[in-house]
Amino acid sequence: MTSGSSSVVLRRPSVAVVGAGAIGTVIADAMTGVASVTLCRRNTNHSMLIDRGKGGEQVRARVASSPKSVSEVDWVVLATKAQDVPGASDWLDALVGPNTKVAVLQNGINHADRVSSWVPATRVVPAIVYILAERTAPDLVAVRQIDQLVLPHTELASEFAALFAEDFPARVDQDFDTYAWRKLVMNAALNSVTALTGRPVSVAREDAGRELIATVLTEGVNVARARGVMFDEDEISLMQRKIDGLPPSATTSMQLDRANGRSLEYQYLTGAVLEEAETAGISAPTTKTLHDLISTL
Ligand SMILES: NC(=O)C1=CN([C@@H]2O[C@H](COP(=O)(O)OP(=O)(O)OC[C@H]3O[C@@H](n4cnc5c(N)ncnc54)[C@H](OP(=O)(O)O)[C@@H]3O)[C@@H](O)[C@H]2O)C=CC1
Ligand SMILES: CC(C)(CO)C(=O)C(=O)O
Repeated sequence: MTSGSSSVVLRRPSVAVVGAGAIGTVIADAMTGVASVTLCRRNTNHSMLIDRGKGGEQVRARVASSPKSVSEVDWVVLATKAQDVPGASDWLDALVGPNTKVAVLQNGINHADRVSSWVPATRVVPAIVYILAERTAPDLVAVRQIDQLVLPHTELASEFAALFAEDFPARVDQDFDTYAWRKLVMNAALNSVTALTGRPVSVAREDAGRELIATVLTEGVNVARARGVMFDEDEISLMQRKIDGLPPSATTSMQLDRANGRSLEYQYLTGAVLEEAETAGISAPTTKTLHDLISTL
């Protein structure tokens, strides 16, 4: 910011979104009204399209395809899959300076641990993403539902939320940990079953799929409670209603990764539940079976 005697010029915050996939593309586009946004992708094509139901439109952010072409920014938004963070280290090395803050938009819990080589936890904002989006072609992302981006109730998270246009549903919540665990348990169940069966969300509407998912949800909720998460008594019904609210044709991110031969995020979903179960000294046998099966894919 520079100030003169009669005018104040505000610099737009600089934001680099690392990972030009489904979530990264939606988020980069949603921040361009307020911030100066660069979408960082490893693919060298500079055209990235977003389809909000009316056909592909060019994403409004600048697109960069080499870490050599970027420098330190105010905010990094990390939107790769969790297991791809080490692979994105050249981007993070180039973008993170002594004052850079990092928002981690990924499924799972313990987001700050994933970027601890670059920033202390005090400069990290974890985000729980309730957005349904899908990369339908290498340069095209289709947006199906933008529900909300839930952030912890901190000053830094409020600063991050302010980078979005007013009508974008990014909000802080006192119960962030409950939201994070709810999404973790749902993803551990739904992403695993869709990835293993190769079926979209409709698999959760059928008796066998529904029962399997209910078992994994129950195990996950037990683990969460054993770890001190304050779920309400009817938490499992709430999770089931949320899954029922997804369009039957919707895919999950892990199902798409399996279909496209990419690495799977399972260590951060079923793996995270199992790690927490071990710490709590309880078992989650069906979660373990799904986890072991996925590890063989
Ligand atoms: N999709 C969804 O509806 C939802 C996803 N999530 C979560 O959001 C996170 C992001 O998922 P999603 O957007 O679906 O994933 P995508 O696979 O669509 O996007 C991830 C992007 O990261 C890029 N990437 C991977 N490694 C690197 C690297 N080394 N350098 C640069 N870019 C890299 C990939 O590049 P490339 O294109 O070259 O492969 C890809 O574009 C995950 O944690 C997921 O679980 C949460 C809620 C909903
Ligand atoms: C909620 C769901 C299942 C779809 O957005 C998701 O988080 C994912 O695909 O990873």
